[in-house]
Amino acid sequence: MLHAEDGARLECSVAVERASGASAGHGVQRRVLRRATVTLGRDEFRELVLRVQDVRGGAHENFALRSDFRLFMRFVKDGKCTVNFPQSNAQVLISDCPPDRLKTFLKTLSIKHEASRGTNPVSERARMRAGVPRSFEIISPVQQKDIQKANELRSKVNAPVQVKALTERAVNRTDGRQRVKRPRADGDASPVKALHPHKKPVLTLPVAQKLSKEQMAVLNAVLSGKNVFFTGSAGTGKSFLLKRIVGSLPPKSTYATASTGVAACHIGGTTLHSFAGIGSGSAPLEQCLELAQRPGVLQHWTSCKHLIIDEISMVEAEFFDKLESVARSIRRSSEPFGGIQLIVCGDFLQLPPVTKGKEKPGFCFQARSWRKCIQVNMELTEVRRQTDRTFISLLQAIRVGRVTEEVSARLLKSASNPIERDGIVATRLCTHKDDVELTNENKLKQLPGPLRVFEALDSDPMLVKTIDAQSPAGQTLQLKVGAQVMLTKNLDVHRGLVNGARGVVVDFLPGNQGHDSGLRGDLSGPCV
Ligand SMILES: Nc1ncnc2c1ncn2[C@@H]1O[C@H](COP(=O)(O)OP(=O)(O)OP(=O)(O)O)[C@@H](O)[C@H]1O
Repeated sequence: MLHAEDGARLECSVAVERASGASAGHGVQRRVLRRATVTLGRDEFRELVLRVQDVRGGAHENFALRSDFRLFMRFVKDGKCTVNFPQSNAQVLISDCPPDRLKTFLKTLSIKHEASRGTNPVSERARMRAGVPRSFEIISPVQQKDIQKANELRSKVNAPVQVKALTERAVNRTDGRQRVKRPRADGDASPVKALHPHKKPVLTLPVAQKLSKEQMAVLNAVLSGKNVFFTGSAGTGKSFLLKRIVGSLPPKSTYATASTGVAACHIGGTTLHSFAGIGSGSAPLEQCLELAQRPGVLQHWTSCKHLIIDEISMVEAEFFDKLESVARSIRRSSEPFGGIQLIVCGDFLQLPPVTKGKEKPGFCFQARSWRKCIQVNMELTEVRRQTDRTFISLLQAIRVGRVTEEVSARLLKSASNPIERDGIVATRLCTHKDDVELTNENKLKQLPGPLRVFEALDSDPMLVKTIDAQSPAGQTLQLKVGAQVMLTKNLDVHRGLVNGARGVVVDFLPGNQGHDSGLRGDLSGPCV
């Protein structure tokens, strides 16, 4: 069972629009509430009502949720939705709402609305006659019986229409005209029906996968506004929890980032570098501030209230300190990180920061500003990825560098296990570039079919040497159908085309037809 608070109340931005004339064409009055509560409840006649009120109090507005209201839910994952009330020529536009809360709220609304269909609405006349004092009661939590009732009513709507019988009746008319009576398109109007005109899906209890106790403790610390760092070994659900955290915070002021493109892609965010816009951060502070004030970047810094950073172990200490200074300067605040709430996650026993040259990278927890920025440190201890206890303890031993002979023997035994998905084989990690090249050459030679060679076209011949030295991709690229490939650049994080994304060549197409079609990838669906 859900708690009423979970499904019946939202905190978000609201705009209430009313058509000022009898028809919608006569101009619109708009009232904007930057922080509002939207509550689902029942009035004195037990009818469903949506109540909108400024969080600071003041007058509220009630909207009756009768059968003609419409829900527009296309942008729910961005924390937005519109409820349209044709009878009163009004609509309530909800925005900047934590997406997970909005989903639960709308599910509660759908179930309660469906379950109360069939009860006749009380007319305005009857309301006035009754003389009952106005009241508003927050909706009770969704229960199994609500869902059952809603689904029973839905199954009636889903039942096939007896068109044949009607047709026969029409044919038997005495006037001989073939008029077939059709079921009325608006006969059983329902907002949910409008979204699914053919068949309504079965409603279920709005319960997402449950967080463990320790995951819940982290979420609560985040929701209380604290700057949190949480860690845990591989598979303890750090990214899973981060996604839940992203869904629980207001989208306009929340930025989900990670140190690498692949990690950013997992939580539906961007890289920390692209959020910050200060390049590698190695330039002097003045220069970084200039970079951070460019249009498009400045807005990140000024609108951000909650900054999420995944895979923090790969963020370098000096870069973190630079970000912290930039945040304070740009936001003109002396608070740590300019008052931005930090939600930081990662495992310092996994990958370290990448640095150029020979200097030893500093871990983020060694940054000068780390201690003043992070208020709470938490650890997830329960591994959720595997249930095989032996394998888990083996991984834990490697994590802390205790690789005994027994551990090595067990690992070597698994070396020949086949690992493949959609033709993409497991990535082999090497310690040196030469080994990488040798392995790739050998694998390519083993493949049948002709070899295709692609030469890079460099517009500035003077810079070719530098580009070749800096770029992870060489001047020539040799491929065959069946070759395993990996992207070495973040092309489009949202589509999964990130540094490290894997694929396999399935075909070569001539000219510009080749764009986006010749590779199969494992991160962005069947074709990239
Ligand atoms: N509360 C939960 N309920 C159900 N499944 C969960 C839960 N928490 C985590 N998982 C699952 O456990 C697996 C590992 O989670 P996740 O990838 O978030 O771990 P991680 O700590 O980020 O790992 P890594 O450090 O390797 O990136 C995933 O398949 C995830 O869906």
